[in-house]
Amino acid sequence: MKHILVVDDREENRYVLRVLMQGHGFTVSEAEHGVDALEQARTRKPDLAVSDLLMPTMDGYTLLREWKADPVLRTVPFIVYTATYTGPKDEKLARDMGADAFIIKPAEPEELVREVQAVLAQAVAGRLSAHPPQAAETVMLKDYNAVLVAKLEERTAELEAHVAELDRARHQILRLNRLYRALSETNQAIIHTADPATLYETLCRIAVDRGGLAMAWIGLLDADSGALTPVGRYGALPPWVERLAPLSGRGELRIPAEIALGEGRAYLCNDLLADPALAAIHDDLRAKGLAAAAAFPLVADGRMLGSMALFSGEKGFFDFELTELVREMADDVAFAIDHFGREARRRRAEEASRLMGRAVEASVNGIALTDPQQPGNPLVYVNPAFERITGYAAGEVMGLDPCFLIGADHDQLGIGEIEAAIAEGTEAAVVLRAHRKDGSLFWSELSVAPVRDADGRLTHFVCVINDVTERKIYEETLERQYNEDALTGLASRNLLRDRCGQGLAFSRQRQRVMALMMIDLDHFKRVNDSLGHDAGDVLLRTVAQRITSVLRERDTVARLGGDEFVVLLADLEDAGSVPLVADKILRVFDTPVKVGEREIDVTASLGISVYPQDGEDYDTLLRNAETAMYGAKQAGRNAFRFYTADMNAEALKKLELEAQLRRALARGDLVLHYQPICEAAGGRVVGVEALLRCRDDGGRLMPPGEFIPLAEETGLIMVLGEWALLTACRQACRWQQAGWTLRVAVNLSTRQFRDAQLAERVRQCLAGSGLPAALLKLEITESSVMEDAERAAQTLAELKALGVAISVDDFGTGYSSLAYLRRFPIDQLKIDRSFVSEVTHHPDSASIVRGIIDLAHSLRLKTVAEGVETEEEQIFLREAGCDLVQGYLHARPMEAEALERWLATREAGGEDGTG
Ligand SMILES: Nc1nc2c(ncn2[C@@H]2O[C@@H]3COP(=O)(O)O[C@H]4[C@@H](O)[C@H](n5cnc6c(=O)[nH]c(N)nc65)O[C@@H]4COP(=O)(O)O[C@H]3[C@H]2O)c(=O)[nH]1
Repeated sequence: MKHILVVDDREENRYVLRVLMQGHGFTVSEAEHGVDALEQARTRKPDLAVSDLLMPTMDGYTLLREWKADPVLRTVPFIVYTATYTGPKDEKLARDMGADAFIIKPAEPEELVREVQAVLAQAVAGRLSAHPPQAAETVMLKDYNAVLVAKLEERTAELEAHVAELDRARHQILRLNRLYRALSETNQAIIHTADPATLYETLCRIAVDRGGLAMAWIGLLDADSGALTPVGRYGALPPWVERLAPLSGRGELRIPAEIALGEGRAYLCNDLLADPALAAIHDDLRAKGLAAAAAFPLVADGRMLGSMALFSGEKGFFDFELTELVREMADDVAFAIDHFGREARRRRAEEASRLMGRAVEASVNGIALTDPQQPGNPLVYVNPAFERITGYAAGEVMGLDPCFLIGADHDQLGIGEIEAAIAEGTEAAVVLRAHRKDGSLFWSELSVAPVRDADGRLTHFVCVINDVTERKIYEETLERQYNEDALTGLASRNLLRDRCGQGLAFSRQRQRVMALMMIDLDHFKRVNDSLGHDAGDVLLRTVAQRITSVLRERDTVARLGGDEFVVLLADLEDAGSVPLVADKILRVFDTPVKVGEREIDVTASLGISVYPQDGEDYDTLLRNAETAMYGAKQAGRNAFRFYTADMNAEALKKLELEAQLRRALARGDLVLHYQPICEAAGGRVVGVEALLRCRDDGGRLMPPGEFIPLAEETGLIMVLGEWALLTACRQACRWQQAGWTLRVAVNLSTRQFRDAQLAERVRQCLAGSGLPAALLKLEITESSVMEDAERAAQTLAELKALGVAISVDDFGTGYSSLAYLRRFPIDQLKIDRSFVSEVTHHPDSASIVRGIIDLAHSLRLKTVAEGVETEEEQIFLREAGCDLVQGYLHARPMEAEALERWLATREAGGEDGTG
C-alpha cells in the first residue's frame, strides 16, 4: 500500500486530500509545514509528497529544495498542489526545483487522483528526474527569490487591506455605538421634554454631538401653505436652513429634506457633491464641509408631518446599518411630533371647553339647559344672563319645566313649534311673550337645540333666550309707520293697498261688491298757503275724524298724502248703498271747520269706482276713482261722481293734450299773436294784447281755449305764462326801438296771480327785456282778483309798485265787491265780449256796459271793450264814454310781423282807418 505525505497549513485542505487518497487505497500522513514534513519523511519515507506552497515556518518551495537536496528523499516524487502561486512563472520555478507535477487548487478529485497515480507510475518506471539541473541552480534561486518577494508584497497588500478593513469595521462599530447612544438619548429626550421647540432643538443637538454627525435639522410642514418651517437645527448650518420656508413647498426640490418630503421616501446620498439634484447648494455644502446626508419624511398615521435631515462630514458615512438607525431616530421624532400634536389638540379641546363654559357664563343671552330624560324636561342649568332677564335666581328655577315663563299665556303661535322640536329632538326658534318674576311682560326670542353625546343620544336641550322687547316695540312702531298715516292716524297708502287686496280676494270669492272713494278737499292749498301748514294740519285731522265718524268700523279710511282721502267700502251686496255713504261723507263738510279763531268753509269732491265693473285690481280702481273725483270737481265741486268710461276717455284726452303741450314747449312751438287796442275816439292804436297760441304735433295753431284750462289744472301754465310775459316784453321793447310805442297787455292766469313770487318774476322780465314798466299792462280776470281779495290787494300793490298797469279782464262776468275794487290799485276795467256783442240789440247788455263805464270813471279807471266787431258797437261804446276798443273791427290777433305791416299800412292810410 503506497504512502502519501500531505503537506498543507490548513487542516480542511489536508482533510479533503486524506479522505480522497484513502478512498483510493493510499495511506496518508499529514504535515503542517515544510519543517514538519521533512522531519516526518526522514523518520518514515513516504512514496509521494503532495505539498502546498504557501505555508508558515517553511514554505513549499523551500521544502521542495530541501527534499530534492536530501539524498534519501530526492527519489520520492513531489507534487506541488497550490492555490496561491498559480502563474506560469510559479510553475516553471517549481518544476525547475524538481517538482514532479504542478496542480492548481482546487482540482477535480479524479484529476488529482489520476495525477498522483501517474507520478507514482513514472517513479516506479524510474522515469522521474532525480536531481534538479545544477546549472540552473542560481537562476532558480533568483527566480525563487523574485517569486517570494512578489508574493510577500502581495501578501503585505492583502494584510494591509485586511487591517484597513478591520479598521473600517472598528470605525463603523464606533459610529454605530455613537448612534445607538444618540438614539437612546433621543428617546430619553422625547420622554422628558415637555416643550416641542426645546425638544426639536435637543434632538438635533443629540444627533450632532452624540451621533457624530455634522448637522441635523427638523422642519415641520405647514398644512395650509405647504411650506417647510425649521423648528430644530444644530451643527454646521448652511444658510438655507433658515431661509427655507419661503423657498419651500413649490417648484424644484433643492435640498435633501425637501426631496424626502416631496418624494415621500428617505433620501440617502453618500457623496452630496456628486448629486446633480443638489447643484444649487453645492457651494454651501462645500463651505460647511457636509459630504453625506440622510433625510426622512416624518410620517404619523399616514400623515406627512415634516422632514428630518442628518448630514455627515464623511463621504460614505451612511451604510445600511447606520441608515437603519437614523431612520429609527426619524420615526421616533415623528412619533414625538405627532404626540405633541395630539397633546396640543387635547389641550386645545380642554381650553375650548373651558372657554365655552366661560362664554356661556358671560353671554348676554340667557342660556339654559334642560334634561329631556327627566319628566317635564326640567331646567338643570341657567346662566347669569337668564337670571338677569327673567328676574329669577338659578336656585328658584332649577328642576322647573321652562314653560313656567309663559304662564297662562299658552295661546301663542310659537308654542306648538317649540313643543314639536322638543318631542322630535330638533331645533326651533320663535318669539314668545313671557313673564319676568315681577310679572312684567317681555318678548323673548327663544331658540331650542338638542345636545347629543358622542353616540348621538339626546342628553340635553340648550335653550337661548333673548329679551327682544325693545326690538319688538321698534318693529311695531315701524309697522305702525308703514300702516298708519302719522298726521291723522288713518290707514296709510300701504295699509289701504293691503286691505283692498284682501277685500278684492274676498269679493271675488263671495261675489261681493266693493267701492273705492277718493275724496279731495276743494281749495285746500289755499288754506295751507294763506293760513300756514299748522292750520292745514288741523283741518286735515278734523276732516279725518269727521269722515271716520260717519263710517262703519270695518270700512277703511286712508289718507294718501296732501288732502287726498280714500274710503274703502268692502263686502257690499251691491253698489246701491254707495251714494248714501258718499252723501254722508259730503255732509260732514256742511259745518265749517274751526281752525284757531277762524271758521273755514270746506267742501270736497268725491269720485267713486266700484268693483268689479270699474276695475279688478287696486291700481285700476284707485285711478278710476281719481278720474271720477276730477269729474266731480269739474261739475262744480262739493259733489260726488261715479266713474264712467267717458271719464276715462276724457282723462286720456287730457293726458294726450298735456303731453302735446310739453312737447310743443320743448320744441319752441309756442307763438304769441298780438291784437291792436285802439282809442274809441279817433282809433289811434295805443297798445296790443298778447294772445298765446300753441302749434300742435300736426302744425295746427291751437287757440288758448283748448289748452289754457288744462295748463292751469296741471300747473304747466306757470311755464307758459312766464314764456308769454317775457316774449311779449321783448317784442314791445323791439317795437319801441322801431318807433312804435305800444303798451303790451299780457294775460295772467289765476295760478300765476296766486304765486307769491309774481311781482319778482315780472320785475325780472322787465329787467331781462329792457321794456319800461309803463309799457306793460297785466290783465287779471275778475274771478282771480276776487278769489282772495286780501291777498289780491297785496299782490296788486306789489305789481303797481313796479310801475306796470293793471287791467281787470272779463269784467262784469263775476261778482266784484265794490269796496275792494275801490281799494285795489288798478288802472282799467275790460268789458267782457259777451256784453259788447249784445249792446246793439240787448237793452240789458247796453245798460250793463254803460254801468261799467260809469263805475270805472267814478273810480278813475279807464275802460276797454273787447270783441268789438261792428261799427255800431263801436259807435255805441264811443258814445257811452268807453276809452279803448279791441276787436275784429280793427284787427284780428296776428303775428308780430303781420302787425308791423298792419301798423305801417294804417299809418300810411291815416290814423283812423275804421272810422
Ligand atoms: N269773437 C271775437 N273774438 C275776439 C274779437 N276780438 C278779440 N277776440 C278774442 O277774444 C279773446 C280776448 O282775450 P281774453 O279775453 O284775454 O281771453 C283770452 C285769455 O283769457 C286766454 N289767454 C290767451 N293768451 C293767454 C296768455 O298768454 N295767458 C293766459 N293766462 N291766458 C291767455 O285765452 C282767452 C282766449 O284768447 P283768444 O282765443 O286769443 O281770444 C281772444 C281774442 O282772439 C272779436 O271781435 N270777436
